[in-house]
Amino acid sequence: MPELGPSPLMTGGDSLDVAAARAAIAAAIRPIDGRETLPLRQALGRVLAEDVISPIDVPAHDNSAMDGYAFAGSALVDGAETVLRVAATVHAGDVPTMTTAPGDCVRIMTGAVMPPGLDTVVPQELCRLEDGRIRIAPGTLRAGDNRRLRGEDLSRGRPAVAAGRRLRPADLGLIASLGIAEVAVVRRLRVALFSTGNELRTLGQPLDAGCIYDSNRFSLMGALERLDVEVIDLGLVRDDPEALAATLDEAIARADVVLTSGGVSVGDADFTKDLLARRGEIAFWKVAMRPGRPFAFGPLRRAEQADAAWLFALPGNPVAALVTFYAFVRDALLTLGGATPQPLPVLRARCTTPVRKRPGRTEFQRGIVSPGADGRWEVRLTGTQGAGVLRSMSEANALVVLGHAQGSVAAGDEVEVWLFDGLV
Ligand SMILES: Nc1nc2c(c(=O)[nH]1)N[C@H]1C(S)=C(S)[C@@H](COP(=O)(O)OP(=O)(O)OC[C@H]3O[C@@H](n4cnc5c(N)ncnc54)[C@H](O)[C@@H]3O)O[C@H]1N2
Ligand code: MOO
Ligand SMILES: [Mg+2]
Repeated sequence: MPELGPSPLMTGGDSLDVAAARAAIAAAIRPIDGRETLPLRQALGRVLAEDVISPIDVPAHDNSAMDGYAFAGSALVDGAETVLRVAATVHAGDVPTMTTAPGDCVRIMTGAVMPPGLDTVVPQELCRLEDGRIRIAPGTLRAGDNRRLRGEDLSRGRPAVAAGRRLRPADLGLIASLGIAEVAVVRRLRVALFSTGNELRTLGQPLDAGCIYDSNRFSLMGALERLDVEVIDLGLVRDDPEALAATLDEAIARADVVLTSGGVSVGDADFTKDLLARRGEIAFWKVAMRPGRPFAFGPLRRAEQADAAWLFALPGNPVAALVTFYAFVRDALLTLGGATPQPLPVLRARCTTPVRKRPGRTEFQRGIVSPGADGRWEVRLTGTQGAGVLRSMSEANALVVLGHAQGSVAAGDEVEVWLFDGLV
């Protein structure tokens, strides 16, 4: 069973700050074991389990970057026109073996291998062709121009893509350029997800009086799918200890991570935490943040297994659930899944909306970042910022993060912004 280290368990009125909560999670978790080999075509978004080492030089030959004429750069004369006779032609895919006499050049296409002894290419639009000769005006180019060198992209034996990389389109292309058809990736992290609450109804059900539709499962499922994890959707669970216990036990048995929303606060029907406490060393935190104050994290014992499933229990309020996901869960899932940490990009922007805030907690407001009239980043808040106002999150392209010690923000003040990237 993994140790949580010095217990961040909060029992009294104390709150943990956001940085301490993130640090406690990071200190507790380790990447999962297990890998699989996949055809390159199926590896987009997956985490590379070992470095890809280049078995070849890329490109394999010096070659032309332009359609034009190849020649020896030593033929260029300072301050004078260079005149060369076109002696042969090389297409991409040819293997030129010809030797070229001084004063000769070779018609060459982009990507064609440079003929022996030639190191410079003049693009056809920078010279004049007359009677089988080209004329290059003085000062047009220098020796070595428009030639791509063997191994300039990657040399043999060099790491091309490092383990821990979530493979992006350019990575797939780079690996393909090495002739590698399969890659070893970390197996997908399995995340079990359920929502709790008697008031919740699922899509397709009538909305009974006093009820709301379960939105958290959809936003969280989307957030999980962006991280390329395997989602085990355990649906809706009523605030009933037996139903919760059964779902929790199924989640623990099947998943590496259990992600819940609702029932972690202090209401009479907030049972989840007692059940959790009996199954692991769960820390119930009051995090000094808004939204997202109640949050639970820790290892859940698995019957007859040495390892544990990690629990992340998010608050029920829909914005709080997503904000705590991005503040704590996202980076943790990437780490558990073997990926090199990839926090949301942070930038500073001028806030055009005044914000009232008291020091002593971190606030995650939702905003829209865009370039201002002077070209510098600006951010404006997306209207009402209540923890249940999901529209504020849906319209946003960033979180405005007002730090623990920060007070109110006046219009025009600079603030920290976490930009939503392709994984949000
Ligand atoms: N006396 C106190 N009351 C509350 C505190 C507190 O510290 N003292 N904290 C408040 C904060 S902050 C939050 S956030 C909520 C968190 O409560 P729970 O995690 O126990 O969640 P619930 O009580 O089950 O639900 C809260 C709220 O969110 C709605 N909800 C829940 N699940 C979903 C879902 N899947 N889809 C859409 N909406 C959902 C639920 O109906 C409630 O309105 O506690 C505060 N109270
Ligand atoms: O987490 Mo609660 O949503 O701060 O209101
Ligand atoms: Mg509650």
